[in-house]
Amino acid sequence: MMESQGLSTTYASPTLPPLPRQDRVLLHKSSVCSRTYFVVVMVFFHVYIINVIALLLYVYYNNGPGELSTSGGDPMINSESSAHQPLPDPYKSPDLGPPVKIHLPRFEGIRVGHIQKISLVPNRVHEMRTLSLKPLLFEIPDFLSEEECRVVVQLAQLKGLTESQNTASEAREEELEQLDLSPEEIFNLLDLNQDGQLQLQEIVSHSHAQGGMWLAPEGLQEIFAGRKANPDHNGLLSLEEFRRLSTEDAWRFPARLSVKRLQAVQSRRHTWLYQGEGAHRVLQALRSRVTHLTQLPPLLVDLSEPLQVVRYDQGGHHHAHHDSGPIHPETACSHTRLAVNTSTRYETPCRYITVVFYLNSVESGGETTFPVADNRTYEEKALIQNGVSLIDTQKSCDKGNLRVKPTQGTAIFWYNHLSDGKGWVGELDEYSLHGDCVLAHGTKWVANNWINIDPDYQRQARYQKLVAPQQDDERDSTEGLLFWRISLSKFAQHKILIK
Ligand SMILES: O=C(O)CCC(=O)C(=O)O
Ligand SMILES: [Fe+2]
Repeated sequence: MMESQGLSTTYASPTLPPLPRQDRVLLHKSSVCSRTYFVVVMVFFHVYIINVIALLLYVYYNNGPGELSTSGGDPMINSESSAHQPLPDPYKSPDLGPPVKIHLPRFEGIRVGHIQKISLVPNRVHEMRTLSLKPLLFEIPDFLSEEECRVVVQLAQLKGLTESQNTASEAREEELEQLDLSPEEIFNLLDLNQDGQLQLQEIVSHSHAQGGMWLAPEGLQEIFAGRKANPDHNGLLSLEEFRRLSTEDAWRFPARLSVKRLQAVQSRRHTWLYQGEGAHRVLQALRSRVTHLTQLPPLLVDLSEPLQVVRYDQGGHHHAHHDSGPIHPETACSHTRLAVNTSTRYETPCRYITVVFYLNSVESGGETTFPVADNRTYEEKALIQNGVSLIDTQKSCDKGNLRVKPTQGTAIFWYNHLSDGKGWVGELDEYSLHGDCVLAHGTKWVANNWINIDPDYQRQARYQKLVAPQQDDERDSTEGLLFWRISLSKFAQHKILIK
């Protein structure tokens, strides 16, 4: 008590008698403390400042400068106010010249449940609700009228629907034939955690990386047991056991398993409807509405795949998949590959955006599922839960994070790719994994509009340059229209092969 009084009066009045020795010691201690305190505070302050700068840089480079900007009428910031603003359209000119870096508009989700007002057609405002942030997924009720839904279904029926099949497995088998690797090398590649054992999940996870074909975990168990490669049935395969597979020429393991793969689609039929000039007014109107919705340059939307109309019958489903593919130097986009004459080994559909239209309401089942939406992390291994894969919509639709019930006229749309941080298309968003739950009864009609953009800007530009003049110069001539239709139907054929 006395000490504290002494201290406080010392600071208050320098005319007081000198402090007793012990107080001076205390004062000395206290000043040492203050210095330490000061140093600690300064260190924390600097660390804090560095953290803030690092965070800002991270956000800037992750989202792209366009998304940080709040000025300049960036159409993605506030769709309510900007829906009718003229967009900078670098695609107007087919000759894109040197890459003038354009920023593709990209909505912000803000938070799940957030509603943005958007203007798609004159004298009408639509509400767009954020369903998830990973992937960036939105729902727009009443995107189509009842009449429009009916017309699209009828046009599809008139054209005729074909069975959606898996044709990828034979191609995959052929590819693996050409892989000249020893059993040890294959084992090493499959052994992700490098513990010298192949866990069931490692093989399952490997199998997930193969063009939309998924391996059923129980199928794997069967193979282990059936081939007696894993006599102790512990679900682990040692190199020795793996070699034993190789002696019976079974070490081309993944290819051999194709018979055990899940059938990616079932009871699903589809057709493609051209939406360009000369198409039915409803189809043209839909395309223009999608352009307004995505706020992308119109020509980019026009050059994308035609509308895919899909019919599911009772029991129909579609296992979880990505609509687009990962970016890889050895992979080319299906849509630009035709034009840029690349010699890459693999081909993938490059679909920046998916828009799904529900053409009828479904009573039971048939939901679109996003099994890992808004998960904290994405891990292939986490897709297997208690031996059942979240990919398998026949078995685990109820375990997914998010399901959208088909309601007539509603559209949902999401970004399959992240931004590259510079305003162009970046990596595949793994969280965009989605599928269809089993349709309990009745029929489900949906339509897909995919917006194709090559993540390689130069390739997209070259493709544009090659294709767009035909459209501009010859739009009115029969020949031009024919060319246009042929090039679009080539896409369609690709998709039929891929699907
Ligand atoms: O039918 C749906 O709900 C989604 C369709 C889909 O994912 C697809 O066809 O790729
Ligand atoms: Fe899909």
